[in-house]
Amino acid sequence: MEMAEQSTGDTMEITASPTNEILRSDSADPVAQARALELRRRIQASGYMLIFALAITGAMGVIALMSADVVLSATLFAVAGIILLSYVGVNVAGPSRKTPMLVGALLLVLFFYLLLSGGVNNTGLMWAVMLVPGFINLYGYKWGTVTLAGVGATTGLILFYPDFPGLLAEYDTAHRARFIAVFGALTALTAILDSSRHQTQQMLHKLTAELENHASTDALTGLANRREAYRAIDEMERRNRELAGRYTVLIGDLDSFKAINDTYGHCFGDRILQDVAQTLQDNTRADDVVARWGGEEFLILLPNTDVQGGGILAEKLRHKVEALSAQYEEDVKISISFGVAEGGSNAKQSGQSQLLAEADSRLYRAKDSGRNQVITA
Ligand SMILES: Nc1nc2c(ncn2[C@@H]2O[C@H](COP(=O)(O)OP(=O)(O)OP(=O)(O)O)[C@@H](O)[C@H]2O)c(=O)[nH]1
Repeated sequence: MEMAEQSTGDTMEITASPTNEILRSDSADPVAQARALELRRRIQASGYMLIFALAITGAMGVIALMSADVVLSATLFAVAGIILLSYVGVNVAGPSRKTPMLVGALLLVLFFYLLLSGGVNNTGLMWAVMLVPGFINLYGYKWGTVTLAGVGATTGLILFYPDFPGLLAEYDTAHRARFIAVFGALTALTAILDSSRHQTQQMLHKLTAELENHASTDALTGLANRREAYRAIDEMERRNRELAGRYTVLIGDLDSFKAINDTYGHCFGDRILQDVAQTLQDNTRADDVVARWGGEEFLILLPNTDVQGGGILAEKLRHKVEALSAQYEEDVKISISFGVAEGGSNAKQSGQSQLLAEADSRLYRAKDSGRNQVITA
């Protein structure tokens, strides 16, 4: 297990997760996908910044060489070499959550060197403006602003402390004061822009999660809907193909529900559907998927279960649903019929539609044989 940083846009939350899990966007959860995308964006930004820093340092090295400033040119080429090695290292090792940290540290070292030495033609201070979009991009607006405030304060100290040790460059007072003002304003503006981008992104995450929830949930019962049930069966089929496992599907249909609706009204029918849904949910395991398959039909997907196990559960559920009748003032008789079929490597049929057709035909045999029963073969 590796400590993973879950990017939330402005902070990096540290949680335990398998290596690079957060970087994968093949998760079905759209919010996880968006987070993985955000982290990938930051890692990508780190790569661009390394290329940019390499180009600037190399170009300054060449200019220093042409001006016969051998020490400055050698230092800049050495820094360019380190940046190049980091870039190659990052690409060879693959994307890592530590990349933004490494790039940030390199940029800081480069900047403070340029600030103190003056760089080429005393332009060292100017490069600080590049740190602003860079750090906000790398660390998000909160930690980016905190880091930039630290950089600004340290730079201010170096510039205004009388005879700061190591400061070889000479910047006039107006230049220093303008720098502090521009750096502060640029940091504030970039942070505000990134914070509104972050808020929009958070809103999109929330809306996406809500939409995903609406698209996969049945409004009346709160169970998974038919679309979600299909997705769950597909997923189960895929997993069982890999693991050569087995699973079972129950299709349950309330008996003579039309008569209940006709006698007691649609609202009462809805209440029964909700209570049956709750009963099915309460009497199955957390791994099982209980879905509303259609009007008064339910589908239950049981992982790692054979048809005998599925039959036993269906019997238990049938009893529980029957027992619901006693809880209403109305003299109503509720019952459910089940068709049970096994999928996976041992199954006779192959494919989702055949499995469902088998469960369905058994359900209809249960109906034809008098209802309120379970058929498994
Ligand atoms: N109250 C309510 N009724 C629904 C809902 N969805 C489907 N129904 C009703 O469920 C009834 C199903 O009737 P049928 O398909 O004839 O089946 P049945 O009366 O249960 O008879 P068997 O299945 O043969 O036992 C219909 O009257 C539908 O209107 C719903 O969301 N709420």
